[in-house]
Amino acid sequence: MSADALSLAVTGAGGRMGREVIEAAVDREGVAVAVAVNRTETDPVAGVPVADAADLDDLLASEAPDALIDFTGPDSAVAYAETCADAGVPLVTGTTGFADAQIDDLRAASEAVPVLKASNFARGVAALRRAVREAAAALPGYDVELTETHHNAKRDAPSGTAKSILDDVESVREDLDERVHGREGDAPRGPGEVGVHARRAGDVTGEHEVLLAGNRETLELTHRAGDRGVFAEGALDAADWIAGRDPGWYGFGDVLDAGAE
Ligand SMILES: NC(=O)C1=CN([C@@H]2O[C@H](COP(=O)(O)OP(=O)(O)OC[C@H]3O[C@@H](n4cnc5c(N)ncnc54)[C@H](OP(=O)(O)O)[C@@H]3O)[C@@H](O)[C@H]2O)C=CC1
Ligand SMILES: O=C(O)C1=N[C@H](C(=O)O)C[C@H](O)C1
Repeated sequence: MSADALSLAVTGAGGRMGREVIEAAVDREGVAVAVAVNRTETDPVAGVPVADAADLDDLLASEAPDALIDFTGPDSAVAYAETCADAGVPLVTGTTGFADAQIDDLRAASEAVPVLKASNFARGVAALRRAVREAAAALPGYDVELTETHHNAKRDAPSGTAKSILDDVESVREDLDERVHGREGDAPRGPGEVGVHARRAGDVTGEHEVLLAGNRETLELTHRAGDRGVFAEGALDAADWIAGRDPGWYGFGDVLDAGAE
């Protein structure tokens, strides 16, 4: 590994995404995982030893990685953001399910270090979101419903990606201002509704479908993630992009825009 390799810290190293990120980093030329931590004791991942998350502050001080990648839970992500801010380490977080006050905490950390938060690191989802904005704006008055499907161990619902897509729809369709989570009983559709449906089943990696319907026609826009490697690769691209940046609040779109220049 060369002296100017991208040096990473990874939290949640024992989780589904933490493992995926470490495996992708080990496979990628010019990237080294200097720090990997998990809350509970964890065997090495892809040959990378996993330390106790309680030691993260000491490890960031001694290893000074270029960026930390976090896929954990909202409480830990906020705590790790504060640790990054204290240590001067840029943060990339893909964690979802934050409360508004926790987003404020992440934004506070971004005053000290660069923080990049993305609900989905798949490039196809970035394209889906652009397509949804365009379609929703081009089809005024059409009904919009969103369905997301994930594995049976996912905690937050609806998914972070679903919420981002709903923000996108509402940004171009001011008439749609009521998110209705499932329907039951006597529940006719109101004019301002966007129906939101969260399915949890088996080992589905992640699917998002937006249905637009009106004027005797329907349009369906769907993204399906084939495996978690697609998210891990995007997170590594984000870490590469954020290293050495000024403090601030960034999104995955900034990474993709830079690639398009
Ligand atoms: N932005 C994106 O592209 C993607 C985002 N995600 C998001 O990433 C997050 C993690 O997903 P996934 O890897 O599937 O989840 P897992 O449950 O497989 O892993 C979660 C990891 O976070 C750790 N963790 C959870 N809570 C805490 C806590 N309070 N303190 C310290 N560590 C904690 C767990 O540690 P322990 O092992 O000790 O429990 C575990 O290592 C979710 O929010 C998910 O929605 C997922 C995929 C893609
Ligand atoms: O928990 C997951 O698995 C995923 N979470 C993200 C989300 O909540 O949108 C992204 C992806 O869909 C997988």
